[in-house]
Amino acid sequence: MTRKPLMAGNWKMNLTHVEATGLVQKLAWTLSDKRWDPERSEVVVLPPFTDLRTVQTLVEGDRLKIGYGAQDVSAHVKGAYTGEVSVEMLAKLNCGYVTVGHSERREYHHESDALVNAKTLRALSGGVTPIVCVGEGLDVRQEGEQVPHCLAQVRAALTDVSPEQVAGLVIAYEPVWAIGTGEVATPADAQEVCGAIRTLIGELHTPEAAESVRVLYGGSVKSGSVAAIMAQPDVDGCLVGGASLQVDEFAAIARFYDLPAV
Ligand SMILES: O=C(CO)COP(=O)(O)O
Repeated sequence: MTRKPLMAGNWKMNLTHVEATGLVQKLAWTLSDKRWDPERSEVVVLPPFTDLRTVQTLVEGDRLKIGYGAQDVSAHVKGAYTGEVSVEMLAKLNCGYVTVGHSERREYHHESDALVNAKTLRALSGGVTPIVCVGEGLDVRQEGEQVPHCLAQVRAALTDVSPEQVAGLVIAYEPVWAIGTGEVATPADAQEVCGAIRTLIGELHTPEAAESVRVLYGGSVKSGSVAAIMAQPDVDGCLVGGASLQVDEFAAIARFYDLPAV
């Protein structure tokens, strides 16, 4: 079974809906100018909630071959939860994906493993594919405990998720020390944890789920580092932060298959 590489751009809290229009139009133009092949990589943008309607209008109106999604979803269905956004609201905007458990949400909003699990289940129940984020901080890495740390996060996030659902979802390994620091993990670092995640899925769920689940790497990915990371057998794509706001960089990352793996 071949897993289609996924390049997802997490815009974080950047770009008004006016700026989003410019970026998406320029991205679409650049991808087509550079002859990006949508069969060889799936490209997704993850804008702030306030940009989603705008991005939907552009993607659907111009039949762009890129996908889009959100950066968070409520664990609740609907009702008196001020500031929250439900999976039904995302599904109505045709969002394909939503990140859950990003380290910035875990750190700044105190999201627990249990909440990440509840959000994962809620996203799945609403038909939006979760991109479940895990990753260790610098202290854990320095102790050499990154694999057990990340596997515990995966295990917790996927509690009560069926093997069929696991097969379709996306897990992103994002070491906290590599996010926004310019310090990208080595390809071997990325492979170590991404491979361990796939092995765990095989043990917890089914061999088919392990074969199908896509495992991404995230943390300071740039066009100069993406090809070597993508050459690793268990890395199926990248979750890109800062570089996804630079059209030429992100378009080059989308075309990682044409870049030298140095
Ligand atoms: O957190 C990230 C994507 O979700 C990674 O961000 P950077 O690519 O800016 O390091």
